[in-house]
Amino acid sequence: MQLTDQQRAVVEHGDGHARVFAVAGAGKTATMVARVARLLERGVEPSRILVLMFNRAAREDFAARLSTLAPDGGALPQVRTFHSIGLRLGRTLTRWGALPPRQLLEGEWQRERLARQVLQHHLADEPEQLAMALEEERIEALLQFCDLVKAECVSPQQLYERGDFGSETRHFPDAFMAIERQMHDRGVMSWADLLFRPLRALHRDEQARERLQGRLDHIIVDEYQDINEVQLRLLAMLAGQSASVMAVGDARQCIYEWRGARPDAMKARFERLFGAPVDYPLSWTFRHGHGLSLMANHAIRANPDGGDQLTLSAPDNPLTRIERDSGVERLVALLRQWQHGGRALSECAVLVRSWALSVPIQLRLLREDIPFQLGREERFVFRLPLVRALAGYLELARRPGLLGDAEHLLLLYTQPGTFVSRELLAPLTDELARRGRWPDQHTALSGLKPFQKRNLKKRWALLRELTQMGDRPPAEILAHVVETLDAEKLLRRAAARREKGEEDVRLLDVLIEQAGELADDPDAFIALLRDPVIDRGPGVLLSTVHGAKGLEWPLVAVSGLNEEDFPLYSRDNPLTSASLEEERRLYYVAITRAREHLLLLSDRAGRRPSRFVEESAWQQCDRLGRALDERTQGTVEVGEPALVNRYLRQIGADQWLNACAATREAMALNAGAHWQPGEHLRHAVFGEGTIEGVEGERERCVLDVQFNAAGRRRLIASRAPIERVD
Ligand SMILES: Nc1ncnc2c1ncn2[C@@H]1O[C@H](COP(=O)(O)OP(=O)(O)OP(=O)(O)O)[C@@H](O)[C@H]1O
Repeated sequence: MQLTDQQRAVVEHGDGHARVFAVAGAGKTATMVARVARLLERGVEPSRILVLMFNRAAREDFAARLSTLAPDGGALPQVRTFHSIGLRLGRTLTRWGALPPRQLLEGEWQRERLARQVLQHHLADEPEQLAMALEEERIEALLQFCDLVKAECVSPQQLYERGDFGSETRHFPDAFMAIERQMHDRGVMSWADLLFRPLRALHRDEQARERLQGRLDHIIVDEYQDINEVQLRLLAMLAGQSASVMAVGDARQCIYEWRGARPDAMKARFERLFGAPVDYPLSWTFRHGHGLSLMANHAIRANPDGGDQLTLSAPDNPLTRIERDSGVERLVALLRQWQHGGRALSECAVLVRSWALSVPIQLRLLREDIPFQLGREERFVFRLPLVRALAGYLELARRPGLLGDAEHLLLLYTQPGTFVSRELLAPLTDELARRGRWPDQHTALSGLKPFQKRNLKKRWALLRELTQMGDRPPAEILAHVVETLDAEKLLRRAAARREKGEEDVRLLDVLIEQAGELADDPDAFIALLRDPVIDRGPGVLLSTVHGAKGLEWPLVAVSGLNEEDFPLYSRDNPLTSASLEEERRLYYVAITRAREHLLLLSDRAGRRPSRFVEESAWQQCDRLGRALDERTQGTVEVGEPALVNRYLRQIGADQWLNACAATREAMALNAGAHWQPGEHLRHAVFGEGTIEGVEGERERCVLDVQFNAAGRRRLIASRAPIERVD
């Protein structure tokens, strides 16, 4: 493989700090390996070079590639993750007497147990708050909070005031301090301490600092855009005055703000820490065709600095087809087509912004018998307690005998949450199952507050009512449960993070929608929720966009491209400019995972398509991609001629293809092509209506519209007197 001029420039960089702005698929790894080889050739000692990778998988991949440089087993530079460098550093500092030893709590359950013990003690006088604080999700959120305090190097109080940590979390800052004291007394530490403790020790101890610094000449850091404050400070500490830092990354792919990453880490923040670096672009992607590169450039340009560097497709890349649809049908058809063409399903991925959005896809793929897997760290939606409980409500309606099953009742009493601990619920559900009626007083209800008793009794009434509803369709039963329990409110209140609450509420909607689709076979729907069959050999991968970071597939579908889903927001949790920018970066990451085929999917009806779809001008870009592939000569009309001409110039195609601003007429025709099912419009004569179907493109685009007052009509979009209604 011949390195490009841009890659070679990085490899040949001399000494001093540098930044490498690498677009997605730019061959960063190949370039960094070549850079290390060049440093070794120049006579730099392997032990004076350190390569820092984002996670273990990336580290192993890099180390394997690096090993080809020394086939005889000669010395090679260290390749580490931040965690592993922290672990080593901690051991060294302990040996030097600069840091007291501590045992790492490796399992999350160990930390959870410790947090529970601390909270029991800390909130002993406030039983209601204690019950809330001990809920699994809130413990998880507390531990995340503790990690973030250390990742951001701020006080717990400062962090708490800065963010929105959801309801019933006021105890977080004090609990942090109490957990810290306990860990100190027990001589244990968390993963976050691996970096945090050595950093603090080095700040404190000048001697240790002097002893550590000066050992490295070159540090190369991959995925620099997602580095957090503690990592940044540790890096500066390791570099000291002697080492040159090379930061490799892409600020447009910074998607870990919730873990403490900041989009300016590669920009002003770098300059403040390391002074003026030499900058190198790696602008050529080896992943996908021009259409998708153009689309990615369009998509990100609305972010500040988003348009500075263009992603350019290398000449031999595959042509990438881009299409857009709504509903799941097209995805199913495409996957079947793919298989018939002799391609493997493992070459395909469906990406979603949040897990709830994968439910319709999971259900549909199960029904179609198309095998799929879920991303590594991700959750299978049917194992979620909420989904299992909803299946349980439906099952109770079909099988009234379950009213005598204490375990089943306990499941229905824990989801949606009742804010009563399992210890108090268990005797109650036992008694209900045994006696079949609400207990008059005594033991089963002891320890419960009057308002808790009221709520639990209300749920019992619902459960009894459900046993009479067996003949109703599942969607109606679910809707009844949700309404009676005021489930949305409960879910929002129970969620330790606001985003999680919104996701649970969305999950409810999606399940009711899906239950409606399977109305004719309620038992099949219940079976699907209770015992879905997955992991049957290699299949399509379903992943969140976060889980797809750094990966690529020949076929990628991005699903759930609706307003409020992607970008993710709600009336209670509106977008800020910072959150919109982060959502846009996530979209950019999502679409740039594809090599040959990208499918953008919105929901079919009633939802507004994501603004990102329109911002990325996918149709124009797809057409331009083909024109470039076929070397069509002439001038094309586009919405963003400056951007497109810059692209054409940079790939050297401006000799034969140019862009000009589309005329108003052409834009109007184009607008015809941009209509989507589910959008609302106003017609000068028929009034307001909703688009139910879109056929054909541009001047041939025909809309099938259900008008509120004038019934159903078919309209030619380019001729009809219509306008969009928000
Ligand atoms: N100069 C080049 N010419 C042709 N192909 C290249 C070149 N550089 C990299 N590639 C190809 O690009 C692909 C990605 O390269 P590599 O694995 O080095 O990068 P990466 O770090 O995994 O990707 P990314 O830049 O997305 O992080 C590989 O298939 C590689 O062969």
